[in-house]
Amino acid sequence: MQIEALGLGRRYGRQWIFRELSHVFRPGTATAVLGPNGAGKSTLLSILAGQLLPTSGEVRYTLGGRALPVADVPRQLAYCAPYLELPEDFTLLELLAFHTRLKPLRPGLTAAGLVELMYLTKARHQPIREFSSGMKQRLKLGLALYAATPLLLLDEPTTNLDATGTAWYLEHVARVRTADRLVIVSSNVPAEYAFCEAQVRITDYQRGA
Ligand SMILES: Nc1ncnc2c1ncn2[C@@H]1O[C@H](COP(=O)(O)OP(=O)(O)OP(=O)(O)O)[C@@H](O)[C@H]1O
Repeated sequence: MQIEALGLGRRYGRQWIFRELSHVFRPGTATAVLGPNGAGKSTLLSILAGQLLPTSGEVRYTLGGRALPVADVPRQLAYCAPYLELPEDFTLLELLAFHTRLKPLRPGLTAAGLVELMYLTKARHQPIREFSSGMKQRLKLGLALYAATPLLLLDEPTTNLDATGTAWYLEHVARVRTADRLVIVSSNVPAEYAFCEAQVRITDYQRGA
């Protein structure tokens, strides 16, 4: 998947969050979207995900050499973000059965295999509401990382993770990269985006905004 951002701007009321943001997110690369709290990282990710309209500019998607309409982006997307909720009444295995019908896992990986990769085997019959915040984050990450999608968006991926959890994230984000999968990480924590080859600094698009 390739995404071209062309002169993107987003305004809330009279306030421009960023303006004239242009960048080509190339297939196979990992790009860090950087900026302090409130800079507009999540806003940019929502626009790239096709979930929020820009106030100005446009986003073009290409998959397998063909233009992809924005309406088809959700199917190609795995998204992990602090504001995306998990269905708390499901047990882990129920959630996986439901989720993987919509977002199949990478070929060869079963739900039971993913549970093991996430170190959540003991919790497989437990409702999600009983999970700790770190367990929930590992689950959200596991679902996104191991979905068979050419676009992976990770908003502040180490939220609620301890040092072991962060090491787990770094190991697995490296494992799931492929030649055409596009990875975009929004962050202001160097440890979670050090592997990214490219960077977009939102503050570069705020002068005069
Ligand atoms: N629905 C909304 N209505 C009005 N303002 C909004 C809305 N969503 C976001 N904003 C504002 O847009 C700005 C950017 O928010 P955003 O969440 O994109 O920043 P961020 O860089 O992801 O922040 P953080 O690092 O704190 O998560 C903030 O000033 C926020 O208050």
